[in-house]
Amino acid sequence: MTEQLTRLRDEIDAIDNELLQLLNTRARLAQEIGRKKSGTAYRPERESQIFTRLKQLNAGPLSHERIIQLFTEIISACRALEEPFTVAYLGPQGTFSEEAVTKRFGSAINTLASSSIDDVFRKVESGTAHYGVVPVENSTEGAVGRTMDLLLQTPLKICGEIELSVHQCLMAQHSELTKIKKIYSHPQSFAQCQKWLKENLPNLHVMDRIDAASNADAARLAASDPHAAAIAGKKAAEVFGLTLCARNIEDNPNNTTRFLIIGTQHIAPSGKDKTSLAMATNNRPGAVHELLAPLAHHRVSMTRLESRPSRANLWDYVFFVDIEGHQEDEHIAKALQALRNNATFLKILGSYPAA
Ligand SMILES: C=C(O[C@@H]1C=C(C(=O)O)C=C[C@H]1O)C(=O)O
Repeated sequence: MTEQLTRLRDEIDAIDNELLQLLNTRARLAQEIGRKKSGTAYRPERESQIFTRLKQLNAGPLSHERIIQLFTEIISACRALEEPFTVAYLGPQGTFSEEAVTKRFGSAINTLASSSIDDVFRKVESGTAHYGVVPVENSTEGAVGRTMDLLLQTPLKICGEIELSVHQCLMAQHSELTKIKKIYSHPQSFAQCQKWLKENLPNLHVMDRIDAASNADAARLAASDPHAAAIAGKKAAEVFGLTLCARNIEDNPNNTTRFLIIGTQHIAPSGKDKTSLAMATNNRPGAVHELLAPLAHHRVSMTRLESRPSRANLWDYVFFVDIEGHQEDEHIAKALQALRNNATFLKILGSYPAA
């Protein structure tokens, strides 16, 4: 080893020693905060402010994304010293929902794979889990109806949102594509990877594509068959010990799924928040326009508007509206009061830091 290399490695060792001390000092401070504050350890508004500040300060060469990933793990470890908690998600293990959980909470938490979206809500409502993570919309597939219906009924609040780029990978026991005779995946994932399959595995017939209940299930099936591969997220390859044969094989690289964090906690303003509402009005001409007019009047930006059948009466609709701002912000509070006067029904689903 050259002298120069040794010197550089000595420098890294010295920095690691400093980092080690600083990390433990940070952890002790988090423990002290944990003893002094009342209520739960997890404060998404504070974590969001930390990330915003770090992104402003970061001069590279590490990307903003890497910095956020590293600090998510640091915060996760500090938080766990204050109070360990459990997050339920739409399972099985290895799904994109699990990837979303790790992206936001880091790995120092307990996770609980649940069999359905209903089951995630039930686990949080009964106190079996402190928070739940459920998909709410996908940039190509649209809204997840079951999540929206359950938001109407539940006493739980939306505590946060997570945006996840959905990257599909081809995985198998080995990386020899010529040995692959069949592919397992969820129908939606097959649909998202048509072009890649045609170009890279032209000899595989449509009949060799076998639908699975979830991507994670597809990976589980491929793990027991050397002639099979699966299309799933990279987390599934980790869970089932598979080799990644190809990454990012989706036709649309911007495919994103938005997840919601649900819980019992009221989230304080972070300075960059969203508020989600569900509303209904009379079924007459101009009613929706009138209903939403206070938002324009109070200069509130709407980031999402979605309608769902109300299930109570035929052709009655519930409108799901996301707005920029927190319900405690003055102009939002005024707009909400005006909306309440116009609507036949209004439920504030939660205010939380914008992703
Ligand atoms: C330390 C705190 O508790 C948790 C841990 C945080 C951290 O490690 O920085 C930030 C917010 C909380 O989720 C706090 O509330 O400040």
